[in-house]
Amino acid sequence: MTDTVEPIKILLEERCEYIPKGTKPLIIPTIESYLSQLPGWEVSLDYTKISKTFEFKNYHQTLAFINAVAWIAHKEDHHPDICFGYNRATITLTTHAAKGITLNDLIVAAKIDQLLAD
Ligand SMILES: C[C@H](O)[C@H](O)[C@H]1CNC2=NC(N)=NC(=O)C2=N1
Repeated sequence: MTDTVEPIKILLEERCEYIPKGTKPLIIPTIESYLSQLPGWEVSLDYTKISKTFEFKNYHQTLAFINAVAWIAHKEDHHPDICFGYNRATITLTTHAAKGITLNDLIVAAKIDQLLAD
């Protein structure tokens, strides 16, 4: 049996959904295809998480960004790991219940990128 190829969705139009334990993560070609919509996001070697580092002018701007990310996480009920310092923040996304990457990770990544869009 072959995996069904899902049509690629417009991430900013989607909302995160509850993922039951045991759900299959996205397959590699699907992840790669979505990542082409998400400049700067990198996938881990084992294809289980995506991450991106954002740079800022100072601590104040870094913290403002993190607070905005926290708001997206709250609204979507999907919560990235955030590692930050004075002028940078690294965001990492994975879906625990799927032990890999799901659409939820990509939706949150797209919404985070949108915070900094002109
Ligand atoms: C029930 C609730 O949706 C789940 O526990 C969510 C909460 N936030 C989450 N955040 C992330 N990054 N991965 C998850 O698998 C996850 N699960």
